Amino acid sequence: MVLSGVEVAKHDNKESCWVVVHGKAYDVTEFLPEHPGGMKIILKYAGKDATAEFEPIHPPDTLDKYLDKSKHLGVVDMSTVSKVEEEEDPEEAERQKRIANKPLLSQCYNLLDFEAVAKNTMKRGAWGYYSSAADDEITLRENHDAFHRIWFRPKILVDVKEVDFSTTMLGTKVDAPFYVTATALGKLGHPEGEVVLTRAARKHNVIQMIPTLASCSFDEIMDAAEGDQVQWMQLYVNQDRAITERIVKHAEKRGCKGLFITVDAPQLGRREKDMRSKFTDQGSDVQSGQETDNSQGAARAISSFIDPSLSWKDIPWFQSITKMPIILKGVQRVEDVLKAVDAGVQGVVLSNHGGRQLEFAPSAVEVLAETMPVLRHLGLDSKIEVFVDGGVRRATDIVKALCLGAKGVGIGRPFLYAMSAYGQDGVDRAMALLKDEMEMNMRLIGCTSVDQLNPSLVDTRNLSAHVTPVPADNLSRKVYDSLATPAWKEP
Ligand SMILES: Cc1cc2c(cc1C)[n+](S(=O)(=O)[O-])c1c(=O)[nH]c(=O)nc-1n2C[C@H](O)[C@H](O)[C@H](O)COP(=O)(O)O
Repeated sequence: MVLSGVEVAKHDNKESCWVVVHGKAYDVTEFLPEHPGGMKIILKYAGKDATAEFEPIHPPDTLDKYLDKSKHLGVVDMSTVSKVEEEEDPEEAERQKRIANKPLLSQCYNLLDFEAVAKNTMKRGAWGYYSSAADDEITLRENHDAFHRIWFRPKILVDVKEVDFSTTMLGTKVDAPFYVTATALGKLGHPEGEVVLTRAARKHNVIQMIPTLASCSFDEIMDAAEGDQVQWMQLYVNQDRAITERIVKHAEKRGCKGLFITVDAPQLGRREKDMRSKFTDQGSDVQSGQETDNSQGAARAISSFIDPSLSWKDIPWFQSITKMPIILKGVQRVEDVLKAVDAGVQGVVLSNHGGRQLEFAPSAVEVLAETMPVLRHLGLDSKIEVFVDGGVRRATDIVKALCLGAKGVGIGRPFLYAMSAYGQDGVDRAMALLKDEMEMNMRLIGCTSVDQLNPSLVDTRNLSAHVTPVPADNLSRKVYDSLATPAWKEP
């Protein structure tokens, strides 16, 4: 029996709340107080078609996975369903003009070009979510700036005719020492979402890390891989460990070759650009029925399941439920790298989550420079693979990280921006540009393979000098007379 929109429209309140998603009706009345994004955002679509709002934030199998079958009401005659009248976005017409006039893809010459185009063409909420970082975004900027405090010490007169920058990561041979790191909500940037990154990763034979909070379902992303394409799984640990166990075992069964447990987000950071967006124009908080702070944005809407009690004592449990290599993503000090070695995990990602978590967390490359000499001194550098991510925008950043001992480098926003601005072709070009830069930089530093990259090729003396310019001496500058009167008088 096909439901009519008139019938659905009668259930438009807290007492009886039905929504339509992908042409089917669902009774979400009992779910309302549990929705991570609060009640109000669902009530806005009560009795109506919620697909457009639902799609970018939730994997397609969300309702099948998390809503009891008894609440699945069946197919709806969509011709009779009322649409939510979205308020006219005054700047949408301007945005469409900017999209129509955006630069040709061939005019993008580096990763930051994609950022510039994405900033001009993405919807405000999507740009806000991707570009956002914590508090004043100082760590976000430090991630990129830190690389600029490292200088090369290149070798000359080396035969660099043949350069090969391929490498292995967790035993997988890859064509370049970078991977697509986990970034949530791919459909905010592109209607196809994370599978766009999957296809580009396959074309360039680099690894994709699948985010827990992807817009696409996990299986969609795995299914988009081809042949022996390798993918890793990024895990936010759920307070309900049974859900986590199910996700981990399924990932292993599907062939994931690495479990990256995110350890720097017991609570998601305060990302103010995201908070200003109107993703979750929401009502009461799912936990207590209180008014959720409206300024929580998408991050809050999707992350209340994350377990803040996660600790070192959980590592043996993970080792008991999977044979996948376990890597801790978001390690930020050498003492924890040593603990990770003791815990018997196979790797760490030195990372501050792209500056989206703790403000004034150090850049990954600075922690790397501190960590590797300690591991080498203790003879532990072959015991664990050390990756870094955050602020990587040039191949010189990648080469510096590898000189300091990183096994590989994760890249987040640049590939999101390339996807958002130019789709699959954008990500493809971004990866190709990085590979071109890699080849050139390897040649110019005097190396023909990544195993030749070593600390003697970089000068890090200034890396830990977080110099803040002395405040300008404004007053004396004002009165300073640069045309000094000569001591003697002209004859
Ligand atoms: C840009 C971005 C990063 C996210 C990200 C979403 C976006 C839009 N999300 S988040 O919503 O929860 O913060 C994740 C995530 O799902 N899980 C995770 O481990 N890291 C997440 N990260 C961090 C990411 O994995 C890298 O650490 C970070 O992107 C590296 O910095 P760059 O963006 O400068 O390359």
